[in-house]
Amino acid sequence: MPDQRSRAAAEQRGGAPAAGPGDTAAGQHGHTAVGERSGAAAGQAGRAAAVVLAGGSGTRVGGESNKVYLPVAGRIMIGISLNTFAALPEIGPLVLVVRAEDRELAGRVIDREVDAAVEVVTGGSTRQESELAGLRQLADRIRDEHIDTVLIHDGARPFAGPSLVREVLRVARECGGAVPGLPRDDLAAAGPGGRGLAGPAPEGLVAVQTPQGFSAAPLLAAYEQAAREGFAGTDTASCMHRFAPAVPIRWVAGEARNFKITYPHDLVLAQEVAAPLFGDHEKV
Ligand SMILES: C[C@](O)(CO)[C@H](O)COP(=O)(O)O
Repeated sequence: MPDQRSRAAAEQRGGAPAAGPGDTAAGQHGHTAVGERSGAAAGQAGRAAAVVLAGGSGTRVGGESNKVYLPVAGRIMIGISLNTFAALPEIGPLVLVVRAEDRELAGRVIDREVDAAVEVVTGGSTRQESELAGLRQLADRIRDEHIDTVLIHDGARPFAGPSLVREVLRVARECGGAVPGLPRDDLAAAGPGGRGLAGPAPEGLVAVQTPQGFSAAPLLAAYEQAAREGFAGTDTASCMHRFAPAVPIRWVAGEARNFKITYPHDLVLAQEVAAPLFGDHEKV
């Protein structure tokens, strides 16, 4: 249940006040995060927003429910992802996009595990629609320029480091768009059953990651136009390429630990990465 603390935290973060009785558009959950926010650069504090996506079914990992609510070393995956942004004073509003049926569960996880106010909105049936829902939640604050940059992140990438997030934000502010990527130099194959072995991966092949960061106003405009034209991209950059080609996008060095948890073996690796970070397994 939203309380005065989460309302104050949202205002402090440059966000909408926490939903009170009768507020229905976006749920607000979470805690204050006062102590960690004093180091923000003057004039930039909280002017960036983060949208974390958890609107898919997330069942390829093998569970019955959405993978982002699975425990990872005693924490819940989506809680870890949200706390990455909650810990950074540069990030103001923090939006989580969920499926309608996950709203209650998401609220419980946030109340229990996330150190900041989170605005929870319901997504759509595609990544594109969920990104748009997150951006629309921020639209007023983008239009009045309280938010200058938005980072969009996969909820299933819980291990993005603070330096990566900061670098994406810095480059997005500098040139308009920033996308993390890791060069791939392992062998590549095409075709079912390993037929059509292609040998070394083509030069320049990059594994794309998130968070992807963009100038807020052109980003919102691109997503609104994409919605009018029925476009569905694979990531934020694909939509920007198509509908905001004048906005330059620069690569940022991705991180090996920032892998996406998609299949059962990713979950095993995630437990190994998270165990030393969170120590015991008491929380869940
Ligand atoms: C954007 C992305 O993380 C790039 O690797 C990836 O495509 C997201 O996939 P999802 O299936 O939309 O989560």
